Amino acid sequence: MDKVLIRQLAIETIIGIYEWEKKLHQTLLIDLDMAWDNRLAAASDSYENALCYETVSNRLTALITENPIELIETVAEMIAHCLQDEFNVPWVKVVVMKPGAIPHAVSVGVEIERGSI
Ligand SMILES: Nc1nc2c(c(=O)[nH]1)N=C([C@H](O)[C@@H](O)CO)CN2
Repeated sequence: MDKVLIRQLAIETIIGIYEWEKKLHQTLLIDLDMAWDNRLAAASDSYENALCYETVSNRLTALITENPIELIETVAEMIAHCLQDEFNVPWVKVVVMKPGAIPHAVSVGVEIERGSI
């Protein structure tokens, strides 16, 4: 399966369940595996046929910073819906990590897969 990948996309936003978390920005790190047939883009060497990782990154950053969110699960679902609905990605794996969220762990996170090939 061909994929387009994004690793460690950093999004600073208001995220968390506690009152103190609603008053500051925290960084989320996003990894994306997006199923995409890359053969057409390669054969034509045409951007038109590519899934643009820059456009995707910009859109997801805008989406996730629009409103405060409590759970990283919600972030993952929002991202999966957006990629399927707006970018026609047939299958996606989304990993959302929240570094420094708890003491004694470097990071915590969730992973979801949505769609089918
Ligand atoms: N499964 C989850 N557990 C927790 C979340 C979350 O988003 N998903 N969030 C918190 C707090 O916001 C935490 O990050 C603050 O340290 C706790 N558990």
